[in-house]
Amino acid sequence: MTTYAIGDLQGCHVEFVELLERLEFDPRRDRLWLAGDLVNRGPDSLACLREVMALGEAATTVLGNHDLHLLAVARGGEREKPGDTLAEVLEAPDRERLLDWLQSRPLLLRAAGTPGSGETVMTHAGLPPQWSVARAADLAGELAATLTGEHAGAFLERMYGNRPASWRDDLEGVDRLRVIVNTFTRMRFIDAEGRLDFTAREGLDSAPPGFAPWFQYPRHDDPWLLFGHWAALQGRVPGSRVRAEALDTGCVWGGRLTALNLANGERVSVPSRRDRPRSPFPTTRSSP
Ligand SMILES: Nc1ncnc2c1ncn2[C@@H]1O[C@H](COP(=O)(O)OP(=O)(O)OP(=O)(O)OP(=O)(O)OC[C@H]2O[C@@H](n3cnc4c(N)ncnc43)[C@H](O)[C@@H]2O)[C@@H](O)[C@H]1O
Repeated sequence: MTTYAIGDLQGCHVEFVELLERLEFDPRRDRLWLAGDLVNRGPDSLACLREVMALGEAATTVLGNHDLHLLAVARGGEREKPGDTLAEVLEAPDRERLLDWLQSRPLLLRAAGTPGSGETVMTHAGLPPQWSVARAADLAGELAATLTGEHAGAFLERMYGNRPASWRDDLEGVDRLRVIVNTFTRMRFIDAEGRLDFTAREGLDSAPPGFAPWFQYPRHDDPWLLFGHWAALQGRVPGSRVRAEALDTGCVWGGRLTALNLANGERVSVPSRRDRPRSPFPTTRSSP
């Protein structure tokens, strides 16, 4: 059995199928960990959802900010935004089944490491240094319980927002859940106190003064951290002080879709198959 971690699909279904073929992925034998953001901005969100769901136990995904955006639009009264490509999901005959499935996905995946190495942990955006893996798993569980509980709709209506910008143990209610959501699904740059920045979304040189990528802060433990979300990193983690793997190589932006073999650390990627005139970015990372 081989387990592969794959970055943000964002509706890139053709590339997803091509990548699985390149991997010779066999759902009877192999496993997939997906970094979330299965949907939006790309052309085939509906096909991506159906494909991953159909893989059953062979595939598991964490929730990303675009997945939560879909849920907020469908079930939280949020409006679609310019550039969203969620309509085909929202109008699909099997929409409720797909949304129920998506809403019950976790925020964090973890697996025991090999002897002598730490755990493997996946979240959509990363893991901040102030949260141990155990703490993060508890907080992810709180959010998952809310999303699958009777107050899920009320939470989705109030999920959006950038405040509070940092975690405190005594946060309660929607403030607490919002920091958990924003940390697991939107984090990029943080400051030394763990405050989240929501203004910068491009490369490392877009860091606001006093902020650095979350992976440039040291941790007390040593998990192998798998994350997506940050396409401008192009699969790299410059200056990282933790063991981290950036998996979003910007397929939806005209880059590539990448899989990481968790047994040997090898990456395989396929190029984006669409012309995306909106994408002004170089795609420097090549397939091994
Ligand atoms: N509690 C909550 N509060 C508020 N919102 C919530 C929420 N929960 C969920 N949401 C949702 O999350 C969104 C806000 O999250 P953000 O994380 O602030 O939004 P984003 O930048 O649009 O994220 P995205 O996931 O698209 O990032 P990507 O790297 O692909 O793309 C980012 C940028 O990278 C650039 N880029 C891509 N490839 C690049 C490259 N190779 N080089 C340089 N830049 C590149 C692109 O131009 C793009 O602008 C909201 O719009 C909402 O939908």
